[in-house]
Amino acid sequence: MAQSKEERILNFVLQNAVRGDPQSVVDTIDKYCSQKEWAMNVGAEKGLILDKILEETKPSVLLELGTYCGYSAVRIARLLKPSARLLTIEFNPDFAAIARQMIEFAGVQDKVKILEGPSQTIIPQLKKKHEVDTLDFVFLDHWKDRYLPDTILLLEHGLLRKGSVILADNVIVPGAPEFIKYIRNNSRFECTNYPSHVEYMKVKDAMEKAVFVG
Ligand SMILES: Nc1ncc2ncn(CCCCCNC(=O)c3cc(-c4ccc(F)cc4)cc(O)c3O)c2n1
Ligand SMILES: [Mg+2]
Repeated sequence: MAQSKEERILNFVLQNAVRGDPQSVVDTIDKYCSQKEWAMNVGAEKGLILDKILEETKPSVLLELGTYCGYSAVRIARLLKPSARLLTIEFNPDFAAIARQMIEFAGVQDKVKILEGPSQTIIPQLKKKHEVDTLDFVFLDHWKDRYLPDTILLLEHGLLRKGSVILADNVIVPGAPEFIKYIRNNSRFECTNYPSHVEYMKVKDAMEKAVFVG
């Protein structure tokens, strides 16, 4: 069976990165995807914005929507304190399998749990099935037209608390206009825009941070 792009990315990491070293996994994926095959990882430029916001927030309970190959899960987990936990939702079982191997190779499997399924099904289960009280940090990187409905789901299920941080990738390309319109006009959120570029390209993109004020 012909290999998928995601399998080629994983194999390049297994052959070129250092097992147990999350930074080398992140750098190796960026090397492959900038030189050989583009892929929708958050990348190094937007990754530095993500890093800085994580270091400011120091979150203990995190949720990521859209795991893909696990690049941002590894990038996030490498900065978390030992007791912190990242739940990451991926609906594509092939991507979830790639991400699981990526996360284990990086050695961050104790901090990361992949939840397979669509976000709209899993978010309502977080409190009872996954023992979440509230979320300190949410990274939106899945279907762009799910950013708004899933943010509303998080609110409806009492998963945000005063100070919870939502960080959204791709608010310019591919774009999430309904999410941006809603979140910037909702007085319960304080928003900050972080201009950047689409991963591995010169095309302008941005991330948006929205802090829930309660
Ligand atoms: N509901 C639910 N629940 C759970 C889920 N798990 C996965 N999904 C579906 C996720 C589908 C992929 C989402 N990501 C992107 O589409 C994306 C695209 C670009 C991009 C593309 C072409 C260009 F020319 C330029 C930029 C760049 C990015 O950084 C992106 O993140 C789920 N959905
Ligand atoms: Mg993205």
